[in-house]
Amino acid sequence: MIRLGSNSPTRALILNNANINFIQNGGSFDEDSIKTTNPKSFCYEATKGKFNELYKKYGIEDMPLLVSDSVVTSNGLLLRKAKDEKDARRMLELQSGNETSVITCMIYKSKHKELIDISITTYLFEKFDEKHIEEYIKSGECFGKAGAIMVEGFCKPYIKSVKGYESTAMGLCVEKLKVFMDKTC
Ligand SMILES: Nc1nc2c(ncn2[C@H]2C[C@H](O)[C@@H](COP(=O)(O)OP(=O)(O)OP(=O)(O)O)O2)c(=O)[nH]1
Repeated sequence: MIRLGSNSPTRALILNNANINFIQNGGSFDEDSIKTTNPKSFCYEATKGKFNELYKKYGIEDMPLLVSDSVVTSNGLLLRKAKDEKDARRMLELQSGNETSVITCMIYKSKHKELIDISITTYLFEKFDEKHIEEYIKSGECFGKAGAIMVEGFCKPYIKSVKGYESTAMGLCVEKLKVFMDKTC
């Protein structure tokens, strides 16, 4: 059993689909406190901030702690979660017909071992259909997701090429997590 230190329904879904037993306790780390706009550094600092908050609160005596953060970068810009419809539209239009990378950092710490991993999945998207963008925004599914994208949903029909795990793009590189958790040492 592990503690998923996250409010994310997607991260819970990823662990459930991987048959990893967990309880979920989200934190309230303020990502706006992070100064850097470098996507990888931001992602690492956000993960570290979430970890420190929840490690202080729960420790790892009774079970390992797992936290994670994901950001998107396209054209060198840092894309976090869309603030409103206008922001979501801006992010989606930037990524339409473009290359975009999802960066996911995770920290897993038990009494015996610790994993700090930064994984990246890069997509080349076809141009998004304008009408589909509006429907997607109206559905509200674009909110609460880094870069306002949903690789297993809205983006799926537009994927021209992909490099990396889909789980990384959804918010938790479960393939690497499982390999690490299965290691005894
Ligand atoms: N379903 C889905 N969710 C995605 C996708 N890409 C990113 N996400 C979600 C995973 C995370 O919940 C969210 C990224 O935001 P954060 O890393 O700040 O996590 P969040 O604030 O949701 O939860 P947490 O900080 O872990 O409590 O976006 C995707 O392609 N599909």
